[in-house]
Amino acid sequence: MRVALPSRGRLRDECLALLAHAGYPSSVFRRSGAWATVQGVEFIEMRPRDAAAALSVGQLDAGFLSTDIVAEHELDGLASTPLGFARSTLVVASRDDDGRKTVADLDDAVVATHLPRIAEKYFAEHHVRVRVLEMGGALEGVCAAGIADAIVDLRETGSSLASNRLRVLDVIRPCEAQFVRRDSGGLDSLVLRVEAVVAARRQRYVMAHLPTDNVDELTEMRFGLAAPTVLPLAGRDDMVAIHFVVGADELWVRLEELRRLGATSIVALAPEAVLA
Ligand SMILES: Nc1ncnc2c1ncn2[C@@H]1O[C@H](COP(=O)(O)OP(=O)(O)OP(=O)(O)O)[C@@H](O)[C@H]1O
Ligand SMILES: O=P(O)(O)OC[C@H]1O[C@H](OP(=O)(O)OP(=O)(O)O)[C@H](O)[C@@H]1O
Repeated sequence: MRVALPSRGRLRDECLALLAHAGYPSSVFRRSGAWATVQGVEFIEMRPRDAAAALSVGQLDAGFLSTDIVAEHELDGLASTPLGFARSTLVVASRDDDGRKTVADLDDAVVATHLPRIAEKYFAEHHVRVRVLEMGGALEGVCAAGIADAIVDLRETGSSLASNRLRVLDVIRPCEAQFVRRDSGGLDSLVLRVEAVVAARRQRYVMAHLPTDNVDELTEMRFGLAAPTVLPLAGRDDMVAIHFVVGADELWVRLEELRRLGATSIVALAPEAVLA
């Protein structure tokens, strides 16, 4: 089983942290061109774009890529786990002083991008005729220099667009890191671990003491993976211990609800792994 790992760039550090968390120690990874076999999986360090190309011709079994690179190499049909980091938005942008209001105003325009296939497809779907200019390097300044009329690029904070006096004409899609693989049983263990770590990052484990009379009310609230666990407290009839898992994004609302139910000794922890 051969799996590509980013040898550099924005995806690398978080992918290594994810793998370390999943029990594949990052100390064995040495950057570009290196490979290491860990627990039966051969990890090969390469540029994500090259990994996508190799995956598309069947020379790899899996790779840590991103939504945009997956779409550019038409790998959308493969099994994929969104990883929740390297989040950005793929946008069409043009100069903020060019008078254009929508993508329809780009008819006959030149559009520079690192992602030519996505751009061609997008404009064909929108029935806008453009010439797509594939760029390998930075897109900064190409519109100001008159080399292109617009760009298709990723936006995270928006500071690159702002500093180049560009504004968004349309949003194409949200993007994030993804673990993409061909159907193959040999990766079951890696897939299970990666998904357990990603799920764990989105959840919190909560423990508390609750007045016994309020357990029914807690159960009716139906939060967590399943029904909350209710355990006796030594020498107490009036209180029980409760344990449950809740989405990280709703943690604070749930803790406030718990408090209103009379809960005390509330402890919330980040789990290491969640396999529902
Ligand atoms: N500003 C950003 N914020 C968040 N994610 C980003 C940002 N820029 C890029 N990404 C994501 O990280 C992925 C890898 O980007 P990176 O810049 O490391 O490589 P690249 O430019 O595609 O590769 P190379 O430099 O080897 O051509 C992108 O495909 C994208 O999904
Ligand atoms: O909205 P922002 O936070 O400014 O991020 C967006 C920028 O980040 C990426 O480039 P990167 O910085 O990786 O450099 P690159 O152009 O060399 O890929 C992307 O291509 C944008 O230019």
